[in-house]
Amino acid sequence: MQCKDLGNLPILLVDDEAQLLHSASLVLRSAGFSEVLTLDDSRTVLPLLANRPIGVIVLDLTMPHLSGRELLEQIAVEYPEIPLIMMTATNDLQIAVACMRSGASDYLLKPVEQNCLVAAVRRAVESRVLRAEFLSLKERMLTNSPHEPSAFADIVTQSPAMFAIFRYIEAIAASPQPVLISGETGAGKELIARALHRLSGRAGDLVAVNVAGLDDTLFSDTLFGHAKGSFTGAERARDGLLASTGDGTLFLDEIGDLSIASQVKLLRLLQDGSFYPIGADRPRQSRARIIVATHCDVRRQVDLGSFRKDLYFRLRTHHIQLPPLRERREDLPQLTLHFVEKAADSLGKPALSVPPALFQWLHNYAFPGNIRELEGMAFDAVARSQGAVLSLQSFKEAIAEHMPSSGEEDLASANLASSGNFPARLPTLKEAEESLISEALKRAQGNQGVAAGLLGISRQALNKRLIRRDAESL
Ligand SMILES: Nc1ncnc2c1ncn2[C@@H]1O[C@H](COP(=O)(O)OP(=O)(O)OP(=O)(O)O)[C@@H](O)[C@H]1O
Repeated sequence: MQCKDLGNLPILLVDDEAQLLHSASLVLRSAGFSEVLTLDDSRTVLPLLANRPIGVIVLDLTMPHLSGRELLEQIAVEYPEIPLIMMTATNDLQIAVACMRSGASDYLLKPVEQNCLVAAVRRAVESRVLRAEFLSLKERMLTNSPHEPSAFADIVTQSPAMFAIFRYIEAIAASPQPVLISGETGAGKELIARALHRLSGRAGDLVAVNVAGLDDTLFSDTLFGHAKGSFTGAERARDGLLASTGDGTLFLDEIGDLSIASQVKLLRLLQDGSFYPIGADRPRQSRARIIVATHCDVRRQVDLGSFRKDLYFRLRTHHIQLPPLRERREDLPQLTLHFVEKAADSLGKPALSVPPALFQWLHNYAFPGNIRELEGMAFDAVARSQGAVLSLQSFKEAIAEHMPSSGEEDLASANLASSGNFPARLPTLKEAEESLISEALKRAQGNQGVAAGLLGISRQALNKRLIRRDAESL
């Protein structure tokens, strides 16, 4: 069973008082728990558990035939994964402690207040889902590559950091909990959200909304919709995007720009799935999964008071921190070739060859706009190219704009010299060549064409050196 389905399992109430069973079941159903089972004879609990899965059990302590305490001990041994909430009429600390020691996850005093019952059951469901997710995550993280690479087909990468993110995504994909994706602009946050949605197996689509610049009214209207006549011009009721998302995923981009009033509404939605269309006096329920993204440092915004702490902690139940392109430079050659090919294709141009010197320049550039910036440069370069070789003009201009003092040809050597990182004994030229070639091949994942590009020599020249090296080592 997937982790998200654990949250939909029935809640079982066991008590010998029929009236209590009836009212507690009504309370839980109106709080959104769709399936609530009741049993007034404790002897029928174990046979039921043997026949169908149960999410959470709420158990009275004092019952005829088989006491709640005896039942608790048996269930805790045979079904340790099911959270048990005990109810008792006596406010006896020792009994409460004994129940918790025997495996109960919570303890409620009768008469049980409606809010306390709902909150305890909700906590128990969440803790069960989170525990299952943790176990699944642990299992996934122990393996190296994604189990379903096709879900990540749009994401070009050979970075170990990105592969670790893929494995994390696979572990949390089925969870109903929110996900926070942070990373610099253009780093690929939306692509990650789409892969997450694809793997979640959810029935609906991913609906993306950029919330930057939406004031609270526009935010509410866009997401929650409005009732007829709720404001001037609202001649008809309108469903918001949440309603049309259904069981799918709602992707809220630029969440760091959300107003405080909208943050309160988002928190309510995340806590119990409820929302109010503008002008409506009854809440509606949503089943959508929420993924949010931001390029801001939300932790810092919390410290500055512009982002609610409770919302931040709720959002970061699952957190993906996407590294900027300059921290995964090993992806540069593959991404560049990918975008050049894509651009040539969409502009109806024949395949272009890429001058090897390009990779060396790119390697020394910081890419403040990340992958989107590289994509833009590649498209512009392809558009400007006249012959069969890629024009480097747009790359030169963009790089020079950000690094005006460095001569284009000397970017790599300027960096090396200014770093002053030479060892006390200078390597011989042969040693330096040897280690440069090994490093280039490593970064290019063994691809000789790409490695030659990184070294600024032709593929044939690299090949000659490799043959000579192999002959010398014989
Ligand atoms: N690893 C990748 N492989 C291929 N294309 C990528 C990759 N990462 C990002 N892109 C492309 O780069 C562009 C920017 O990606 P995306 O919109 O996902 O970034 P973002 O982080 O959501 O940006 P923003 O912060 O501006 O919302 C898109 O065209 C996307 O397809």
